[in-house]
Amino acid sequence: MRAKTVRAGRTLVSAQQVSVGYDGNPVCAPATFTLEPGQVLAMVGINGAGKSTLLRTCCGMLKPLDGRVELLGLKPDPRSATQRAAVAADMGEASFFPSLSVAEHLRLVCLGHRVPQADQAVEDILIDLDLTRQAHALPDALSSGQRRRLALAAALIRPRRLLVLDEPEQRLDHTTRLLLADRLTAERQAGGGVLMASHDPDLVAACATAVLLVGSDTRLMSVDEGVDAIHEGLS
Ligand SMILES: Nc1ncnc2c1ncn2[C@@H]1O[C@H](COP(=O)(O)OP(=O)(O)OP(=O)(O)O)[C@@H](O)[C@H]1O
Repeated sequence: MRAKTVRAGRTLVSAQQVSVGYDGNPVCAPATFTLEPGQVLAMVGINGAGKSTLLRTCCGMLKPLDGRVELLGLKPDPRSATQRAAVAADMGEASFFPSLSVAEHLRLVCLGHRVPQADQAVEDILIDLDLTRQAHALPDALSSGQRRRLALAAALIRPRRLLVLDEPEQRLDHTTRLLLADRLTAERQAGGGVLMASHDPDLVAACATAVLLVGSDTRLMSVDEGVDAIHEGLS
């Protein structure tokens, strides 16, 4: 699979002592990290550790309780045109138009993000994510794994500098997980950045460049340490 063109440049995400949570109550210890172009940062941690909350805060869907977070050098704001053009996010809760087919959803994304040669791009991503046979299917005729693949396809078909993925491995079969690992590796090799939460040690080992263990002692670690943390049940 081919990665979309991404411009080299400034820090994609910068978090300094960022505390995240709800109603003023932090859900984990503060996080400090940066994500540069060409890097894949995997957030790992047990259920309820705060990974999704941290991802949402990095995207501006939640305000930090304390500390500072910047996305592309700016305060995160999911409504900003700059952020929407640069950040492709799949937070695992995609919803679909009930009367648009798989291919029509992807064409709509291409239209919204001015993807050139959209028909070819749709054909390519359908092949990449093994959705060709479902191209004309409506969302309610898809399996849960096929819906996940459509959500991933919608993120991968559009131009971007940063991919934000919340447990992208969920509901994917083994072959598609391997393909996802290849795709994320290609993303960083092409100069893109990936910020993701994951429970999958194989995915983290295959494509991450660093790991953030999220929890009562949120801290950066190497990929090997992160994979061990998952196996040891810290994640
Ligand atoms: N909208 C919300 N309002 C209040 N508390 C919330 C909300 N969403 C999540 N939480 C709580 O915040 C904590 C962290 O949840 P979060 O979804 O960030 O964890 P996670 O690390 O992504 O977990 P998992 O691995 O299970 O997906 C949990 O205790 C959860 O119950």
